Amino acid sequence: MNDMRLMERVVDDTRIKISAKDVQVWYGDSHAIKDVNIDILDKTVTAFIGPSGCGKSTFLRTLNRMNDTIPICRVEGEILLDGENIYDRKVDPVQLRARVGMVFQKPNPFPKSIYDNVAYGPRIHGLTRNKAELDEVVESALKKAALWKEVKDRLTAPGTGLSGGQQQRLCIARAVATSPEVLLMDEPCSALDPIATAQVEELIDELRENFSVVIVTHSMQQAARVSQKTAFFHMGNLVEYGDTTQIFTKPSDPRTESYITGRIG
Ligand SMILES: Nc1ncnc2c1ncn2[C@@H]1O[C@H](COP(=O)(O)OP(=O)(O)OP(=O)(O)O)[C@@H](O)[C@H]1O
Repeated sequence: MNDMRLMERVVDDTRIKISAKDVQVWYGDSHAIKDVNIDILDKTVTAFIGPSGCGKSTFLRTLNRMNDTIPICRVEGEILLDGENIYDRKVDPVQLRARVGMVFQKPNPFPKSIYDNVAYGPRIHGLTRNKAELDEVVESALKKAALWKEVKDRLTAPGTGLSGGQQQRLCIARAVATSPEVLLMDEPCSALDPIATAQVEELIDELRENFSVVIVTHSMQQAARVSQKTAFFHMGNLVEYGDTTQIFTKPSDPRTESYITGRIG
């Protein structure tokens, strides 16, 4: 291994943002996630791939305690965010979700104006002191989500009146407005056409300058395009995790190979 590769690896090891330790998830008696251990890096896009029902979304939701909202769901193990267990009793899930934001499969803007959609998080978390500061946060979030130019003259129009791709970028703006450290994306492009998908993928690449991004995707091409790390799940197990190029060119587990070559899925 040359010096540069060695250096990258050392840097990587110091950039752990989330560390999952022995994570198990049950829905009632059904064991959906089995003993998952993974270190997710800061300022990196990590893709979760695997066949339908393997637990990608379930595991993603453990990372900001979104599973708390499902009564039959039980999570065991630890999820450390910068070393602190997010399942600790003293952690407020609402505050946590400002640090670990989420974008869903289907764009889900609130029935409010474009401005109010983005201002929602900063308002409920009291992140700004006055209207001028809030205006700045809204503008900056819309710029990060590559939507500012398209909406700057109609900030008071309803968010639901935008196109599907614009709505998804609005939801991304809403998520980044609280300056989260991690952004979770559950199949963010599945409801979008190819042009809007390309825009969101480009955006994901830009977001990793500031955030750790974790994306669940059914599209292996998308995982290969946007991520630097890939985790392959199968029947609730994390089968393989590594550099995206390695997972797609030299997987070490036969189940990963079967999936990426289209034999299972
Ligand atoms: N709310 C729920 N209640 C009960 N079981 C659930 C719930 N959500 C998911 N499951 C079950 O947990 C397992 C994992 O589902 P999950 O949605 O996490 O998989 P996935 O890999 O994201 O699937 P897909 O790619 O189809 O979205 C499946 O067996 C699913 O039926």
